[in-house]
Amino acid sequence: MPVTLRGLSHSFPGTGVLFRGLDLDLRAGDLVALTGPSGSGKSTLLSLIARWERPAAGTVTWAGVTSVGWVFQNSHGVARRTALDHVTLPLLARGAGRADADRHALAIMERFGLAAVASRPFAALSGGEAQRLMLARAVAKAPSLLLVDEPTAQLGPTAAATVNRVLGELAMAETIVVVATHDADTRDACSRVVDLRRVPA
Ligand SMILES: Nc1ncnc2c1ncn2[C@@H]1O[C@H](COP(=O)(O)OP(=O)(O)OP(=O)(O)O)[C@@H](O)[C@H]1O
Repeated sequence: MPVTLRGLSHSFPGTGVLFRGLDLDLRAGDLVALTGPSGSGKSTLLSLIARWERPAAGTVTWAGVTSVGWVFQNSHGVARRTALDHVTLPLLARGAGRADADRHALAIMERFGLAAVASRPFAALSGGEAQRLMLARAVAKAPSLLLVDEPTAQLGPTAAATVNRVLGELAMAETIVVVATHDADTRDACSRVVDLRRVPA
């Protein structure tokens, strides 16, 4: 299930060219970091890959992509629902029975170091726990394409370290994962790096 970018260029009024002639091949199983200075176009490139935004020039082609997931900088959850509910819900939506969904959700949460907080309400989670829960929920959704925007930007160093520790776990056989980041540790958790400062502008 590849995503293919060819000759991609983009600008907004007032930004000048953010990137020009970008070619990129993304395959299922990839865990790709997008790096570059603030304003270099990392979030914009995520939107282009998601086909939310149309490129000024070039093409974004999807082959077999059926679902797209996003994890944003800010964690959004339902305050009174348990952490476990947040991961179980997408499994129920995909057709699992309640017991299977809970079991599978707990297994995912264990991978993300969240088993101990599974029964805690979302509102009682720390920033790092909530951000890891968003990643665990995204894994439960098993999208074809998962876009993650600055997962450690709002976190202190300890919480960021725990998020970076589990980011490598995001690589999934059936999913392309693209992570926009400033954080060198997040970059190092990914298996490929696309540095927008090196794309000729
Ligand atoms: N919808 C828009 N209209 C006009 N300008 C925009 C729009 N979206 C982004 N920009 C501008 O495009 C440039 C790239 O923004 P983008 O958010 O993609 O950069 P980034 O590399 O993700 O930055 P940061 O690391 O600070 O999040 C910025 O100058 C931004 O102000």
